[in-house]
Amino acid sequence: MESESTELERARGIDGDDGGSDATLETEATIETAARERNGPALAVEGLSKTFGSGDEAVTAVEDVSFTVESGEVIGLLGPNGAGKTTTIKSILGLILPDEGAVRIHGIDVYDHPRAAYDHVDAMLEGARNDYWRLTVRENLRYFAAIRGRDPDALADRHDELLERLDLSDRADTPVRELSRGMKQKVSLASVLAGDVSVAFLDEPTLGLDVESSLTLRRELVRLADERGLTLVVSSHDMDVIEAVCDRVVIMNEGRIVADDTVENLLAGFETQGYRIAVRGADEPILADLRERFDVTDLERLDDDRTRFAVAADSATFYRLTDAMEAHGLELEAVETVKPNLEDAFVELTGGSGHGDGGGGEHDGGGERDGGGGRGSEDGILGGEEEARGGKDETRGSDGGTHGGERR
Ligand SMILES: Nc1ncnc2c1ncn2[C@@H]1O[C@H](COP(=O)(O)OP(=O)(O)OP(=O)(O)O)[C@@H](O)[C@H]1O
Repeated sequence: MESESTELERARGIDGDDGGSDATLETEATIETAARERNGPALAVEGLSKTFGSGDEAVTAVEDVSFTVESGEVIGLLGPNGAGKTTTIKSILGLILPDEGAVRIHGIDVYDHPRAAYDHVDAMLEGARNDYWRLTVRENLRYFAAIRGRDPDALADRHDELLERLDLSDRADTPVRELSRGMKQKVSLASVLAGDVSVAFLDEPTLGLDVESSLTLRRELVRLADERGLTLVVSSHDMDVIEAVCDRVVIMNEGRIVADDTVENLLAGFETQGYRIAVRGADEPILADLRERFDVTDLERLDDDRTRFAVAADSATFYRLTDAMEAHGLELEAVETVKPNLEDAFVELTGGSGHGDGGGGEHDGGGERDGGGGRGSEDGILGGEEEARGGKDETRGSDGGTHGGERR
């Protein structure tokens, strides 16, 4: 089996084995210049479909998925487990060959011209090995710039700036293996951005970070997008991160896009909102009646007489609730409106099946990067040492169709 990272590097032409003759390079450069001049979106996905297996075993992972991302835009790609996010991202990155559809980066078809298309793209994928732990932080940045074909010396100032922004400057000369998990996560991000790419895919970028580091990273991602026109596709189970960082979210469910809108619009389109209510005089039978008739949660006895609860209700329902409370002789002590958040919108749009990338064990594994997982040792391109970039799931890598690599 060939590792996914090998495939990606090959798609990018990093191994120098994709026919990169001078003539080809010239053509690719021309393609890129022409495409950029057209000023199209940074990323365009059109009609992407992928079914794994066949017959009774067939699983349609992605069905007719289309979306675009403009330069400098930050979008969140969300969905419950199995929604098709990974398949979509891997198809965009050339790690999976879709059955149908087209992907263009800065107007360049990724399957027709992988070298030119992927020249300015990088990814921090879940569970992937993004850093060499034996190298220092700065050496990692230089290394990843070099394997993208950039001159690390020419990018030295840029690297300094990245380290500064991510609060890593004082660790620049520390081997990555000596850093905390949160810092390693920041180094991974810095490494992805070290080659001065214009489009980056970030899976759980704040995973393992303490609150302060997470806030720094959110702020810097937004700044990088604003100031440098960096285009980001972010996947995270943490809706606060998505809300803080993303201009827009694309929500997938069962292989299809169920929402593609700004966070603001998604929340505005939400009819149901919530209230937090405190009342006096509610006994158990009254509370049972309210619970039966309304969507009451978080019920809490404050003392013998006072009760607080939350209720999901649009305004009409809220008035019915107040009528019911009055009929029960309850005294309304306090009412507070609870605004719907992205989490609420997500649950409603995806049928409440819980969000994807669900943190937990799967991701914890991603933190144990040193010590050579399967992919790194197979890879070879990155020195066969301890880490290599790649996709998240070796088992999927064995899928014949996925890695056929028969790109045109
Ligand atoms: N190589 C494969 N072979 C068979 N089925 C697959 C393969 N890869 C993905 N699938 C299936 O395709 C569907 C979409 O999976 P995908 O990993 O893209 O979803 P996801 O949204 O990334 O989920 P998660 O959040 O769990 O990673 C799932 O039903 C999954 O089991």
